[in-house]
Amino acid sequence: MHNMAKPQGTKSPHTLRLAFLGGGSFGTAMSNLAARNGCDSTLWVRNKRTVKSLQKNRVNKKYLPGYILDERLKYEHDLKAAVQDKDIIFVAVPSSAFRETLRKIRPYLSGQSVVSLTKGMEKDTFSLMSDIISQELPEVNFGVMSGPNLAVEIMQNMPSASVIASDSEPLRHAVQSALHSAFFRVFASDDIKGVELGGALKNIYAIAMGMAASYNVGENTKAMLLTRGLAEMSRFGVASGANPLTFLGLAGVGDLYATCSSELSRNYRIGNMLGNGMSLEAAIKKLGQTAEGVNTIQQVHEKATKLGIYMPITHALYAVIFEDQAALGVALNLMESGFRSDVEFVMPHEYSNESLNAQMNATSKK
Ligand SMILES: NC(=O)C1=CN([C@@H]2O[C@H](COP(=O)(O)OP(=O)(O)OC[C@H]3O[C@@H](n4cnc5c(N)ncnc54)[C@H](O)[C@@H]3O)[C@@H](O)[C@H]2O)C=CC1
Ligand SMILES: O=C(CO)COP(=O)(O)O
Repeated sequence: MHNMAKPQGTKSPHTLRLAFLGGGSFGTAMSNLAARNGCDSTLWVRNKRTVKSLQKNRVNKKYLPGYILDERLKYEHDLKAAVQDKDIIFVAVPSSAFRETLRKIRPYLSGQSVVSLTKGMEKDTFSLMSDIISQELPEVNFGVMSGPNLAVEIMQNMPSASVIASDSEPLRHAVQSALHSAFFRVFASDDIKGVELGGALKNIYAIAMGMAASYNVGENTKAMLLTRGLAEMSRFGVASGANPLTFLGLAGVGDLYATCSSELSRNYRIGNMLGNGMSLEAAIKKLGQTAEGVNTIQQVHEKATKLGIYMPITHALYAVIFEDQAALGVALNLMESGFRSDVEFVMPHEYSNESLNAQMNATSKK
Protein backbone atom coordinates (compact mmCIF):
# COMPACT_ATOMS: atom_id res chain seq x y z
CA MET A 1 0.00 0.00 0.00
CA HIS A 2 1.32 3.42 -0.97
CA ASN A 3 1.23 6.58 1.10
CA MET A 4 -1.23 5.04 3.55
CA ALA A 5 0.05 7.12 6.45
CA LYS A 6 -0.28 10.47 4.65
CA PRO A 7 -2.40 12.79 6.74
CA GLN A 8 -5.66 13.96 5.22
CA GLY A 9 -5.37 16.91 2.89
CA THR A 10 -1.64 16.43 2.21
CA LYS A 11 -0.88 16.54 -1.48
CA SER A 12 0.02 13.01 -2.44
CA PRO A 13 2.69 12.26 -5.04
CA HIS A 14 0.81 9.04 -5.74
CA THR A 15 -2.90 8.83 -6.42
CA LEU A 16 -4.64 6.06 -4.47
CA ARG A 17 -5.65 3.18 -6.72
CA LEU A 18 -9.00 1.74 -5.70
CA ALA A 19 -11.23 -1.09 -6.84
CA PHE A 20 -14.93 -1.30 -5.94
CA LEU A 21 -16.47 -4.74 -6.32
CA GLY A 22 -20.22 -4.86 -7.02
CA GLY A 23 -22.12 -2.89 -9.62
CA GLY A 24 -25.22 -2.26 -7.51
CA SER A 25 -26.26 1.10 -6.14
CA PHE A 26 -23.69 1.34 -3.36
CA GLY A 27 -20.59 0.15 -5.24
CA THR A 28 -21.50 2.56 -8.02
CA ALA A 29 -22.11 5.53 -5.71
CA MET A 30 -18.89 5.02 -3.71
CA SER A 31 -16.65 4.38 -6.72
CA ASN A 32 -18.06 7.54 -8.28
CA LEU A 33 -17.30 9.50 -5.11
CA ALA A 34 -13.68 8.28 -5.18
CA ALA A 35 -13.27 9.07 -8.90
CA ARG A 36 -14.60 12.57 -8.32
CA ASN A 37 -12.05 12.99 -5.53
CA GLY A 38 -9.27 12.30 -8.05
CA CYS A 39 -8.54 8.70 -7.03
CA ASP A 40 -7.80 6.11 -9.68
CA SER A 41 -11.16 4.36 -9.21
CA THR A 42 -12.36 1.19 -10.95
CA LEU A 43 -15.81 -0.35 -10.57
CA TRP A 44 -15.90 -4.12 -11.09
CA VAL A 45 -19.17 -5.46 -12.43
CA ARG A 46 -19.51 -9.17 -13.19
CA ASN A 47 -21.67 -8.69 -16.26
CA LYS A 48 -19.71 -7.77 -19.41
CA ARG A 49 -22.73 -6.20 -21.11
CA THR A 50 -23.33 -3.94 -18.11
CA VAL A 51 -19.69 -2.83 -18.25
CA LYS A 52 -20.08 -1.95 -21.93
CA SER A 53 -23.26 -0.01 -21.18
CA LEU A 54 -21.56 1.86 -18.30
CA GLN A 55 -18.59 2.75 -20.54
CA LYS A 56 -20.91 4.00 -23.25
CA ASN A 57 -23.56 5.83 -21.22
CA ARG A 58 -21.87 6.56 -17.86
CA VAL A 59 -25.18 5.65 -16.20
CA ASN A 60 -26.02 2.60 -14.07
CA LYS A 61 -29.38 2.11 -15.72
CA LYS A 62 -30.63 -0.64 -13.40
CA TYR A 63 -29.60 0.61 -9.97
CA LEU A 64 -29.07 4.38 -10.27
CA PRO A 65 -30.94 5.50 -13.39
CA GLY A 66 -30.69 9.18 -14.21
CA TYR A 67 -27.33 9.84 -12.53
CA ILE A 68 -24.35 10.59 -14.78
CA LEU A 69 -21.16 9.10 -13.40
CA ASP A 70 -17.82 10.91 -13.28
CA GLU A 71 -15.92 10.66 -16.56
CA ARG A 72 -12.79 9.47 -14.72
CA LEU A 73 -14.50 6.36 -13.28
CA LYS A 74 -13.29 3.15 -14.97
CA TYR A 75 -15.29 -0.07 -15.41
CA GLU A 76 -14.00 -3.63 -15.53
CA HIS A 77 -15.57 -7.07 -15.72
CA ASP A 78 -12.31 -9.00 -15.42
CA LEU A 79 -11.73 -9.49 -11.69
CA LYS A 80 -7.97 -9.92 -11.95
CA ALA A 81 -7.57 -6.71 -13.94
CA ALA A 82 -9.84 -4.91 -11.47
CA VAL A 83 -7.97 -5.82 -8.28
CA GLN A 84 -4.32 -6.30 -9.19
CA ASP A 85 -2.00 -3.37 -8.47
CA LYS A 86 -4.63 -1.60 -6.37
CA ASP A 87 -4.07 -0.09 -2.93
CA ILE A 88 -7.52 -0.77 -1.50
CA ILE A 89 -10.28 -3.11 -2.62
CA PHE A 90 -13.76 -2.05 -1.42
CA VAL A 91 -16.27 -4.91 -1.45
CA ALA A 92 -19.90 -3.86 -2.05
CA VAL A 93 -21.60 -7.12 -3.01
CA PRO A 94 -24.54 -8.47 -0.95
CA SER A 95 -23.55 -10.53 2.11
CA SER A 96 -24.71 -13.69 0.31
CA ALA A 97 -21.92 -13.19 -2.27
CA PHE A 98 -19.20 -11.84 0.03
CA ARG A 99 -17.30 -15.05 0.81
CA GLU A 100 -17.38 -16.23 -2.79
CA THR A 101 -16.07 -12.84 -3.97
CA LEU A 102 -13.14 -12.93 -1.52
CA ARG A 103 -12.25 -16.45 -2.66
CA LYS A 104 -12.21 -15.24 -6.25
CA ILE A 105 -9.85 -12.32 -5.56
CA ARG A 106 -7.51 -14.29 -3.28
CA PRO A 107 -5.14 -15.40 -6.09
CA TYR A 108 -4.63 -11.78 -7.19
CA LEU A 109 -3.75 -10.28 -3.82
CA SER A 110 -0.25 -8.96 -3.20
CA GLY A 111 -0.52 -6.39 -0.41
CA GLN A 112 -3.85 -4.71 -1.17
CA SER A 113 -6.08 -3.81 1.78
CA VAL A 114 -9.74 -4.86 1.81
CA VAL A 115 -12.64 -2.72 3.07
CA SER A 116 -16.15 -4.12 3.43
CA LEU A 117 -19.06 -1.84 2.49
CA THR A 118 -21.57 -4.68 3.00
CA LYS A 119 -24.16 -4.43 5.80
CA GLY A 120 -25.33 -7.87 6.70
CA MET A 121 -24.62 -11.32 8.07
CA GLU A 122 -23.82 -14.49 6.23
CA LYS A 123 -26.78 -16.84 6.02
CA ASP A 124 -26.58 -19.81 8.41
CA THR A 125 -23.06 -19.07 9.73
CA PHE A 126 -23.89 -15.74 11.41
CA SER A 127 -20.49 -14.48 10.22
CA LEU A 128 -20.03 -10.75 9.87
CA MET A 129 -18.03 -9.57 6.85
CA SER A 130 -14.97 -8.92 9.05
CA ASP A 131 -15.17 -12.56 10.23
CA ILE A 132 -15.28 -13.72 6.61
CA ILE A 133 -12.28 -11.55 5.68
CA SER A 134 -10.29 -12.95 8.64
CA GLN A 135 -11.24 -16.50 7.65
CA GLU A 136 -10.66 -16.23 3.91
CA LEU A 137 -7.82 -13.67 3.76
CA PRO A 138 -6.01 -14.02 7.12
CA GLU A 139 -2.95 -12.05 5.99
CA VAL A 140 -4.86 -9.06 4.70
CA ASN A 141 -5.06 -5.62 6.29
CA PHE A 142 -8.77 -4.79 6.45
CA GLY A 143 -11.49 -2.43 7.57
CA VAL A 144 -15.26 -2.05 7.46
CA MET A 145 -17.18 1.05 6.48
CA SER A 146 -20.71 1.86 7.59
CA GLY A 147 -22.94 4.85 8.23
CA PRO A 148 -26.08 6.67 7.08
CA ASN A 149 -25.30 6.43 3.37
CA LEU A 150 -28.37 6.06 1.19
CA ALA A 151 -26.79 5.66 -2.25
CA VAL A 152 -29.22 7.94 -4.06
CA GLU A 153 -28.55 10.82 -1.66
CA ILE A 154 -24.81 10.38 -2.18
CA MET A 155 -25.38 10.66 -5.93
CA GLN A 156 -27.39 13.83 -5.29
CA ASN A 157 -24.45 15.36 -3.39
CA MET A 158 -26.49 15.58 -0.21
CA PRO A 159 -23.94 16.13 2.60
CA SER A 160 -23.32 12.74 4.22
CA ALA A 161 -20.91 11.03 6.58
CA SER A 162 -19.65 7.54 7.25
CA VAL A 163 -17.29 5.60 9.54
CA ILE A 164 -14.21 3.60 8.62
CA ALA A 165 -13.33 1.10 11.32
CA SER A 166 -10.02 -0.70 11.27
CA ASP A 167 -7.19 -1.70 13.57
CA SER A 168 -4.83 -0.15 11.04
CA GLU A 169 -4.40 3.60 11.40
CA PRO A 170 -2.75 3.96 7.96
CA LEU A 171 -5.73 2.22 6.36
CA ARG A 172 -8.18 4.48 8.23
CA HIS A 173 -6.28 7.53 6.99
CA ALA A 174 -6.10 6.22 3.44
CA VAL A 175 -9.86 5.63 3.32
CA GLN A 176 -10.48 9.07 4.80
CA SER A 177 -8.28 10.77 2.23
CA ALA A 178 -9.74 8.72 -0.63
CA LEU A 179 -13.40 9.46 0.09
CA HIS A 180 -13.47 12.64 2.14
CA SER A 181 -14.90 15.71 0.36
CA ALA A 182 -17.07 18.75 0.97
CA PHE A 183 -20.07 16.45 0.48
CA PHE A 184 -18.85 13.39 2.35
CA ARG A 185 -17.07 13.23 5.71
CA VAL A 186 -15.37 10.06 6.86
CA PHE A 187 -14.95 9.51 10.59
CA ALA A 188 -12.68 6.87 12.13
CA SER A 189 -13.17 4.10 14.68
CA ASP A 190 -11.30 1.05 15.91
CA ASP A 191 -14.48 -0.78 17.00
CA ILE A 192 -14.86 -3.00 13.94
CA LYS A 193 -17.60 -5.20 15.47
CA GLY A 194 -19.63 -2.23 16.70
CA VAL A 195 -19.53 -0.36 13.39
CA GLU A 196 -20.37 -3.48 11.44
CA LEU A 197 -23.19 -4.54 13.75
CA GLY A 198 -24.67 -1.04 13.61
CA GLY A 199 -24.97 -1.33 9.83
CA ALA A 200 -26.35 -4.86 9.91
CA LEU A 201 -28.81 -4.60 12.81
CA LYS A 202 -30.45 -1.31 11.84
CA ASN A 203 -31.96 -3.07 8.81
CA ILE A 204 -34.18 -5.08 11.18
CA TYR A 205 -35.70 -1.91 12.63
CA ALA A 206 -36.01 -0.28 9.20
CA ILE A 207 -38.27 -3.19 8.21
CA ALA A 208 -40.23 -2.75 11.46
CA MET A 209 -40.55 0.99 10.85
CA GLY A 210 -41.70 0.51 7.26
CA MET A 211 -44.32 -1.90 8.55
CA ALA A 212 -45.39 0.49 11.34
CA ALA A 213 -45.73 3.30 8.78
CA SER A 214 -48.31 1.22 6.89
CA TYR A 215 -50.49 1.48 10.02
CA ASN A 216 -50.08 5.30 10.05
CA VAL A 217 -48.51 5.33 13.50
CA GLY A 218 -47.64 8.68 15.13
CA GLU A 219 -44.28 10.23 15.94
CA ASN A 220 -44.37 8.92 19.55
CA THR A 221 -44.65 5.38 18.27
CA LYS A 222 -41.86 5.88 15.73
CA ALA A 223 -39.61 7.37 18.43
CA MET A 224 -40.33 4.45 20.75
CA LEU A 225 -39.59 1.92 18.03
CA LEU A 226 -36.37 3.65 17.06
CA THR A 227 -34.98 3.98 20.59
CA ARG A 228 -36.04 0.53 21.76
CA GLY A 229 -34.47 -0.76 18.53
CA LEU A 230 -31.29 1.05 19.50
CA ALA A 231 -31.46 -0.59 22.95
CA GLU A 232 -31.65 -4.01 21.27
CA MET A 233 -28.77 -3.14 18.96
CA SER A 234 -26.46 -2.07 21.77
CA ARG A 235 -27.49 -5.06 23.92
CA PHE A 236 -26.73 -7.45 21.09
CA GLY A 237 -23.54 -5.53 20.32
CA VAL A 238 -22.21 -5.86 23.84
CA ALA A 239 -22.93 -9.60 23.82
CA SER A 240 -20.88 -9.78 20.60
CA GLY A 241 -17.88 -7.88 21.96
CA ALA A 242 -18.70 -4.39 20.63
CA ASN A 243 -18.45 -1.12 22.55
CA PRO A 244 -22.01 0.09 23.31
CA LEU A 245 -20.95 3.72 22.80
CA THR A 246 -20.34 2.98 19.12
CA PHE A 247 -24.12 2.72 18.74
CA LEU A 248 -24.36 6.41 19.64
CA GLY A 249 -22.27 7.23 16.57
CA LEU A 250 -22.96 7.48 12.84
CA ALA A 251 -22.87 3.73 12.28
CA GLY A 252 -25.41 3.21 15.07
CA VAL A 253 -28.06 5.83 15.72
CA GLY A 254 -27.05 7.74 12.56
CA ASP A 255 -27.74 4.89 10.17
CA LEU A 256 -30.73 3.72 12.22
CA TYR A 257 -32.33 7.15 11.84
CA ALA A 258 -31.61 7.44 8.09
CA THR A 259 -32.83 3.97 7.23
CA CYS A 260 -35.89 4.11 9.49
CA SER A 261 -37.06 7.45 8.08
CA SER A 262 -36.70 7.08 4.35
CA GLU A 263 -38.49 5.31 1.55
CA LEU A 264 -35.11 5.31 -0.20
CA SER A 265 -34.24 2.45 2.17
CA ARG A 266 -34.99 -0.89 0.56
CA ASN A 267 -35.46 -2.48 3.99
CA TYR A 268 -38.02 0.16 4.94
CA ARG A 269 -39.82 -0.45 1.64
CA ILE A 270 -39.93 -4.22 2.25
CA GLY A 271 -41.50 -3.60 5.68
CA ASN A 272 -44.00 -1.20 4.17
CA MET A 273 -45.04 -3.67 1.48
CA LEU A 274 -45.44 -6.43 4.10
CA GLY A 275 -47.51 -4.11 6.26
CA ASN A 276 -49.75 -3.44 3.30
CA GLY A 277 -50.48 -7.13 2.98
CA MET A 278 -47.99 -8.25 0.33
CA SER A 279 -46.27 -11.62 0.80
CA LEU A 280 -42.52 -11.67 1.52
CA GLU A 281 -41.79 -13.32 -1.83
CA ALA A 282 -43.82 -10.74 -3.73
CA ALA A 283 -42.22 -7.85 -1.83
CA ILE A 284 -38.67 -9.10 -2.52
CA LYS A 285 -39.55 -9.58 -6.19
CA LYS A 286 -41.08 -6.14 -6.48
CA LEU A 287 -38.06 -4.52 -4.80
CA GLY A 288 -35.60 -6.21 -7.19
CA GLN A 289 -32.65 -5.02 -5.10
CA THR A 290 -30.79 -6.13 -1.99
CA ALA A 291 -32.61 -5.92 1.37
CA GLU A 292 -30.18 -7.47 3.86
CA GLY A 293 -32.61 -7.13 6.78
CA VAL A 294 -34.76 -10.11 5.75
CA ASN A 295 -31.88 -12.52 6.37
CA THR A 296 -30.60 -10.50 9.35
CA ILE A 297 -33.91 -10.90 11.21
CA GLN A 298 -33.64 -14.68 10.90
CA GLN A 299 -29.98 -14.78 11.92
CA VAL A 300 -30.40 -12.47 14.91
CA HIS A 301 -33.65 -14.11 16.06
CA GLU A 302 -31.86 -17.46 16.14
CA LYS A 303 -28.66 -16.18 17.75
CA ALA A 304 -30.47 -14.08 20.39
CA THR A 305 -32.71 -17.03 21.28
CA LYS A 306 -29.67 -19.28 21.62
CA LEU A 307 -27.70 -16.81 23.74
CA GLY A 308 -30.68 -15.55 25.76
CA ILE A 309 -30.29 -11.93 24.59
CA TYR A 310 -33.48 -9.92 25.12
CA MET A 311 -34.55 -8.79 21.59
CA PRO A 312 -38.36 -8.47 21.74
CA ILE A 313 -38.78 -6.37 18.58
CA THR A 314 -36.66 -8.75 16.53
CA HIS A 315 -38.58 -11.77 17.83
CA ALA A 316 -41.90 -10.02 17.18
CA LEU A 317 -40.90 -9.18 13.62
CA TYR A 318 -39.78 -12.76 13.07
CA ALA A 319 -43.15 -14.00 14.32
CA VAL A 320 -45.03 -11.70 11.93
CA ILE A 321 -42.89 -12.35 8.85
CA PHE A 322 -41.90 -15.99 9.23
CA GLU A 323 -44.63 -17.46 11.46
CA ASP A 324 -47.58 -15.60 9.94
CA GLN A 325 -48.71 -14.09 13.24
CA ALA A 326 -50.99 -11.04 13.06
CA ALA A 327 -48.99 -7.81 13.30
CA LEU A 328 -51.46 -5.96 15.55
CA GLY A 329 -51.70 -8.79 18.07
CA VAL A 330 -47.90 -9.12 18.18
CA ALA A 331 -47.53 -5.35 18.64
CA LEU A 332 -50.07 -5.40 21.50
CA ASN A 333 -48.13 -8.18 23.23
CA LEU A 334 -44.96 -6.12 22.88
CA MET A 335 -46.64 -3.12 24.51
CA GLU A 336 -47.98 -5.23 27.36
CA SER A 337 -44.70 -6.98 28.16
CA GLY A 338 -43.10 -6.37 31.56
CA PHE A 339 -41.29 -3.43 33.11
CA ARG A 340 -37.79 -2.70 31.85
CA SER A 341 -35.00 -0.25 32.52
CA ASP A 342 -34.76 2.57 29.92
CA VAL A 343 -30.99 2.56 29.35
CA GLU A 344 -29.65 -0.57 30.95
CA PHE A 345 -26.05 0.73 30.86
CA VAL A 346 -27.27 3.50 33.22
CA MET A 347 -29.59 1.37 35.38
CA PRO A 348 -29.05 -2.35 34.85
CA HIS A 349 -32.19 -4.37 34.30
CA GLU A 350 -31.74 -6.69 37.22
CA TYR A 351 -35.31 -7.39 38.23
CA SER A 352 -37.35 -10.03 36.50
CA ASN A 353 -41.06 -9.25 36.02
CA GLU A 354 -41.87 -11.77 38.73
CA SER A 355 -39.70 -10.07 41.29
CA LEU A 356 -41.13 -6.67 40.29
CA ASN A 357 -44.68 -7.99 40.61
CA ALA A 358 -43.83 -9.45 44.01
CA GLN A 359 -42.43 -6.09 45.13
CA MET A 360 -45.50 -4.23 43.84
CA ASN A 361 -47.84 -6.65 45.60
CA ALA A 362 -45.88 -6.25 48.80
CA THR A 363 -46.03 -2.44 48.48
CA SER A 364 -49.77 -2.38 47.76
CA LYS A 365 -50.43 -4.52 50.85
CA LYS A 366 -48.63 -2.06 53.15
N1 LIG B 1 -27.56 1.02 -1.49
C1 LIG B 1 -27.27 1.64 -0.37
O1 LIG B 1 -27.77 2.75 -0.10
C2 LIG B 1 -26.30 1.03 0.58
C3 LIG B 1 -25.99 -0.32 0.53
N2 LIG B 1 -25.12 -0.86 1.41
C4 LIG B 1 -24.79 -2.27 1.40
O2 LIG B 1 -24.05 -2.60 0.22
C5 LIG B 1 -24.27 -3.97 -0.12
C6 LIG B 1 -24.63 -4.03 -1.58
O3 LIG B 1 -25.86 -3.38 -1.71
P1 LIG B 1 -26.34 -2.56 -2.97
O4 LIG B 1 -25.24 -2.10 -3.82
O5 LIG B 1 -27.27 -1.54 -2.47
O6 LIG B 1 -27.17 -3.73 -3.68
P2 LIG B 1 -27.91 -3.73 -5.06
O7 LIG B 1 -29.07 -4.62 -4.90
O8 LIG B 1 -28.11 -2.34 -5.53
O9 LIG B 1 -26.85 -4.43 -6.01
C7 LIG B 1 -26.23 -5.63 -5.72
C8 LIG B 1 -25.13 -5.83 -6.76
O10 LIG B 1 -24.37 -6.96 -6.39
C9 LIG B 1 -24.21 -7.76 -7.55
N3 LIG B 1 -24.03 -9.15 -7.16
C10 LIG B 1 -24.93 -9.98 -6.59
N4 LIG B 1 -24.38 -11.20 -6.42
C11 LIG B 1 -23.12 -11.11 -6.89
C12 LIG B 1 -22.06 -12.05 -7.02
N5 LIG B 1 -22.20 -13.32 -6.61
N6 LIG B 1 -20.90 -11.62 -7.55
C13 LIG B 1 -20.78 -10.36 -7.96
N7 LIG B 1 -21.72 -9.44 -7.90
C14 LIG B 1 -22.89 -9.82 -7.36
C15 LIG B 1 -25.49 -7.54 -8.34
O11 LIG B 1 -25.30 -7.91 -9.69
C16 LIG B 1 -25.67 -6.06 -8.16
O12 LIG B 1 -24.89 -5.35 -9.09
C17 LIG B 1 -25.40 -4.47 0.82
O13 LIG B 1 -24.84 -5.21 1.86
C18 LIG B 1 -26.01 -3.18 1.35
O14 LIG B 1 -26.57 -3.35 2.63
C19 LIG B 1 -24.49 -0.08 2.32
C20 LIG B 1 -24.76 1.27 2.40
C21 LIG B 1 -25.72 1.91 1.58
O1 LIG C 1 -27.69 1.13 4.55
C1 LIG C 1 -28.30 1.95 3.93
C2 LIG C 1 -28.23 3.38 4.22
O2 LIG C 1 -27.23 3.68 5.13
C3 LIG C 1 -29.20 1.52 2.85
O3 LIG C 1 -30.30 0.95 3.40
P1 LIG C 1 -31.15 -0.11 2.57
O4 LIG C 1 -30.24 -1.28 2.32
O5 LIG C 1 -32.32 -0.41 3.43
O6 LIG C 1 -31.54 0.57 1.29
